[in-house]
Formats: sequence, structure tokens, C-alpha cells
Amino acid sequence: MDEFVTFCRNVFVPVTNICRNKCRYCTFRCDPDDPDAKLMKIDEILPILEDGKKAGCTEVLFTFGEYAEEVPRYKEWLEELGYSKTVDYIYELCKVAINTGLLPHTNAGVLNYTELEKLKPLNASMGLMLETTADVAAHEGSPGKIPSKRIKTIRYAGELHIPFTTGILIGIGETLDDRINSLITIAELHEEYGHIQEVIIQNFTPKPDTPMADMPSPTDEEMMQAILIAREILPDDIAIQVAPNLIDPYILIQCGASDLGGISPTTIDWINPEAEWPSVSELKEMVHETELKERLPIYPQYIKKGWYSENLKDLINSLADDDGYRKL
Ligand SMILES: O=c1nc2n(C[C@H](O)[C@H](O)[C@H](O)CO)c3cc(O)ccc3cc-2c(=O)[nH]1
Ligand SMILES: C[C@H]1O[C@@H](n2cnc3c(N)ncnc32)[C@H](O)[C@@H]1O
Ligand code: MET
Ligand code: SF4
Repeated sequence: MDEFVTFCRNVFVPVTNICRNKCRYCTFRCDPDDPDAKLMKIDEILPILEDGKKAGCTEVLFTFGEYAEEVPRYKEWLEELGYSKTVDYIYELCKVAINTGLLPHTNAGVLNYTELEKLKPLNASMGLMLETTADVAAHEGSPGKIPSKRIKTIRYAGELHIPFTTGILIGIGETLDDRINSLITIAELHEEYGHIQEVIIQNFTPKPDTPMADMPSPTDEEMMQAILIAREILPDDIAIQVAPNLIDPYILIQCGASDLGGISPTTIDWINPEAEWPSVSELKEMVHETELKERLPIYPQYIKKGWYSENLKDLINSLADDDGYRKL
């Protein structure tokens, strides 16, 4: 067990919920004719960033459906905003966020090398869940969840020296062997490139009106086992993240979890909207005697290695203490 666990104060901006995939566990995604379908404009996003900054946040999490450009109606919306590719819009949003004083962490699904290369100078870290290396029914109809495609994106991020977040989803039809295989895959990618800062062990939570609404969440025993195995397989410099709005973290910390991810004082978890964030004081109670430490979206070792661009230098220096954690 680590001597402390970390978390990050962030704001969550669900830039678009249009997505080419149809993951059977997901309620984030919308069809373009759904009344909730959206592509957020800078005008709408800016006040969210400013509120977060005022509340002491250091990170903005920009989340997207994957390759929404493959959905014709979305292309029109994007063109109305003056962009022909999502990555160009993300680039602009990251600039706005940095000017507001927040460090971007973008998770836009699978991206190619050129897209990651474009976004690297404006992101403190980026993310993509591997989910699983298994071929599961939950991912039928989701070309972007083919494991080899996800592995490629994670590999490109390594080649580009982007501090990276990935993870696995527990309880989507994968076996114990699949979990082990997924973790070995992540460990090998990190051994090659050294860029994985954290691995999220996310418990599937069934959502109403999805094809997986009646599937059970993983049991506490399965989650404890997954963390123990992850701690065994993953190199020591990778943090293991669990989401404190989805599961009680205390026992999982005893098993080796060392990070509680982004929690937001001002926004909801748009992927798990039913699960409210604990406040920092509630988080303190949840971890009992364990010390809590606030981090930035880029982990201390990547600040030390200088894995960030000139664009982020002043902001990181103003937010980080000498050890690379949040300056108090
Ligand atoms: O609020 C959430 N934050 C999620 N985050 C945010 C994450 O907790 C933080 O942004 C990172 O720890 C960086 O500080 C993700 C980030 C990724 O790169 C990949 C997947 C996730 C998943 C979630 C999630 O389900 N809910
Ligand atoms: C951003 C990440 O959120 C996770 N995600 C999407 N839907 C669910 C759900 N029902 N339960 C838990 N995690 C989910 C996926 O792992 C995705 O990659
Ligand atoms: N759509 C992306 C993915 O599944 C980003 C997070 S899910 C809302 O990888
Ligand atoms: S989980 Fe991500 S990729 Fe899958 S349908 Fe939802 S938004 Fe799309």
C-alpha cells in the first residue's frame, strides 16, 4: 500500500456526444436526431472553464464520442463552427483552456499519429481506455473498440512522449484471463515507451435503457482481485486509479489502488451522470487514515522528465510545487 493516494480537481466538458461507435454499456453517446445530441460551442464552454478555475481546478477533461466526423449531421455542425476536422476544434479548445489557466486532458477515442502529434503541445496528458483485449459482444458495432486499434493509439502516444492514461473496464463480458492479458499488454507498452502514468480499473455500471441494463456490476471481490493483479503486473511507476463515485475506494486502496482520478467541484461525471462526485472532505473521510494528495493531470515524474511543451510551462510551474504535486 502506498503512503498516500492522489486525486485531481477538474472540470468535465462533454464536447460532443456524437460517436461512430455503439458500445452497449454507454449512455454518453447520442444519435444525431436525439434532443440531447450536441456539439458544444466555445461560448458555452468558456464559462464552465472559468467556474472551474475559480473553484481551484487544475485540469479540464475534454471528452468526445469517437470520430464523430463519420456521422454526416455532425460534419455540418462542425462546419457551422468553422472547422472541418474535430482535431482542429480540439486544438482551439485546448488553447482557450490554457488561457483560462487549466491544463487540458483530452480523451477523444482512437486517434491517429498525426492527430496526436497536433494535440500533444496543448495537452498536459491524454487518455484512451484500452477497455479489454478480448473480443466482447459489448463492442459489436464499435469499430473503434477493436483492441488492435486502441493499442495503436496508445503506442503512437508513447512514440510522441505524451503522458498517458489508459485502463480496463471490468464486467463487460471479459474473463479473468482477458483481464490479465489486457494488463500485460499495457505493461508491455509502458516498458517500451515509459508513457503510462495511470491505469484506470473501472467497474462497469449498468445504465437503464442500454442493452446491458440487466448485466450485473462486477462484485467487490472481482474488483479487489483486479487491483491486486494489476499491482502485480504493472510496473511500480504506474498509478492505479479507481473512481470514488462508482465504488468505495477504501478496500481497493488496501489492494494497491493509489489514485482517485479527477473529481469535480463544479461539473458532473458525464459518462456516469447518476454517480455524484464526493467533495474533497468526503473523499478524506472515504480514505480514512490514508493521506490524500492533490496532483495535476500530468504526474510528477513527467513534469521532472520535461514531457510537456513550452505552451504549458508557465502554467505547470505556477500550479506545481517542487515535488510536482499541486502547490498549496
Ligand atoms: O469523470 C470521469 N473521468 C474519467 N476520466 C478522467 C480522469 O479521471 C482524469 O482526467 C485523469 O486522471 C487525469 O487527471 C478518464 C480519463 C481518461 O483518460 C480515460 C477514461 C476516463 C474515464 C472517466 C470517467 O468515466 N469519468
Ligand atoms: C471514458 C470511459 O468511460 C467508460 N464507460 C463508458 N460507459 C461506462 C459504464 N456504463 N460503466 C463504467 N464505465 C463506463 C469506458 O471505459 C470509456 O472508455
Ligand atoms: N468515446 C471515447 C472512448 O470511448 C471517449 C470516452 S467514452 C465517452 O474511448
Ligand atoms: S463509450 Fe465512447 S466510444 Fe463507446 S459509444 Fe460511448 S462515447 Fe462512443
